[in-house]
Amino acid sequence: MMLIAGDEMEKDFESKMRLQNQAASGPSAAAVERSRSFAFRAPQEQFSIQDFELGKIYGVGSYSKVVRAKKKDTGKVYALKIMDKKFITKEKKTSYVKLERIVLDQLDHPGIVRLFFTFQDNYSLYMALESCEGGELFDQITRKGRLSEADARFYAAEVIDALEYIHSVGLIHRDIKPENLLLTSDGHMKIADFGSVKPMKDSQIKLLPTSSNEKACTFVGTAAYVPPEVLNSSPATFGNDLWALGCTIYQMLSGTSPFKDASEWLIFQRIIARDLKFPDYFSDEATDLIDKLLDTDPSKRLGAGPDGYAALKMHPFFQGIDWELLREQPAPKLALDPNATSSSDDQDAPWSLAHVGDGSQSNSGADGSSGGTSSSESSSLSRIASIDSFDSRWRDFLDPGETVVMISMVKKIQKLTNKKVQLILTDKPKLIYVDPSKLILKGNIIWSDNPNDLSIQVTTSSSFKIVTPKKVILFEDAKQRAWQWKKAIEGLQNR
Ligand SMILES: Nc1ncnc2c1ncn2[C@@H]1O[C@H](COP(=O)(O)OP(=O)(O)OP(=O)(O)O)[C@@H](O)[C@H]1O
Repeated sequence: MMLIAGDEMEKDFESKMRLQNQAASGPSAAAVERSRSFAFRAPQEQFSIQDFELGKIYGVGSYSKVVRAKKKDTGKVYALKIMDKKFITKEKKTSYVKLERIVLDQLDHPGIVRLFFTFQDNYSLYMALESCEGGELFDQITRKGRLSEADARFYAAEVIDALEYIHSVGLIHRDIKPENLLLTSDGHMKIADFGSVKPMKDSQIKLLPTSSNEKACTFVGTAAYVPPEVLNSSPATFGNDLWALGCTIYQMLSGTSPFKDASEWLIFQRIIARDLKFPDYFSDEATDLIDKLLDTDPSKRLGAGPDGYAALKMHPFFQGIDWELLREQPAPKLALDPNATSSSDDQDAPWSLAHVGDGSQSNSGADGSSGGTSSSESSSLSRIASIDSFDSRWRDFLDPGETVVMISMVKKIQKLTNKKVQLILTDKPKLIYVDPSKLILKGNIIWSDNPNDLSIQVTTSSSFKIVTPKKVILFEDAKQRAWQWKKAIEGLQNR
């Protein structure tokens, strides 16, 4: 049986958990509290990917894919976060994965995405998360252009309610932004993505011995939402999240982040200079709230002072909010994806599983090796990516057996007009873009493994150029995945 680094990672994880338990069994009250349990609330199950019917892709992160998955026996729907073990090890993301797993396991709040269980196979780690069918707040802002103050107030209140809890257990999230604020089908907010979380010294959250140190000096977060003190290498504080909250409220009300600019460097200059302008249509209350959250002194930000969250919740912008009954209130109406197919079967359509996980469906050998499929030979990149092929909208653009490595809705920037296109990279390799509403092929970028004939230049975290001898095409990925596109294309050129 092939033993890959990811298995070592999981074993290492388990042995450290045991170590932690033993170390925690001393006489002090805190130790007793720690030793009482280190059984995960979300258990490590013996499931396999074949136990699930996979549906649409919810999203792609820098080291994972999140897919809608219905457990066949119970009919329960999860958001299955699938991480390729080899990729995680190669990209040195193990500490992020471990931290997210252990932190999510212990968090218990209606405003935080719940982790139900985990499992693994030879190639992948799987986290079964609470499914947020309403998608990202980011998409709501994009679809609506900007949100009304009433809607922004409600979402901001739900984020504050969850942030108060996160801070009360001694954690700083460090990546609050509209892409990480997910909505349930009834429109309520859940904070997701705990891979960048920073536990404070007195955090109530139990950790692995190395988790916090490994990441102590790492720059995390997203350029547009980073507070000025982080750019000056000051230690992380709860104020980091309050700054990001201010940026997020600004973005909800205006449609763009407050320090948006053409490059990361320019964004950082604007943050440091606090170059902040409020649109005329912001109410005085909204302007005042954002102004107080975007204080350059982290300890003076509203919510960080001696009155803590009470001061934030009492701000006039939140007048009329019933903080106790937030989750019982009707949430803002969701704007639906105009490009989504209307039928609900698309969400539940069973996928072929030949290329997912260890691909062993019914013909796997006793040693766990797969028989009959190409998955045992295929690269880990295409294995995890293959799940995209079954998003039925794009199936017509693929040959049988061809799988998608990366896919994004991007803007193709042209002189006169910008066009929204679905950019698709497959394992063939093939690089095409498709008109998402008419579902017709708009372009095929001729593939070459030679970077002189095909290269990708990242200009900012959200824009990149695909350069061939014949033409240069400029794309904008609003979700800031320019570097991921570069990596994916170069990964296939060097396969
Ligand atoms: N529980 C969930 N329900 C529905 N969609 C989800 C869920 N969790 C994540 N997603 C979607 O999947 C995308 C990728 O999530 P993931 O947590 O892997 O990456 P990320 O943290 O957003 O990206 P990165 O790791 O690069 O910061 C998210 O942006 C979101 O759109």
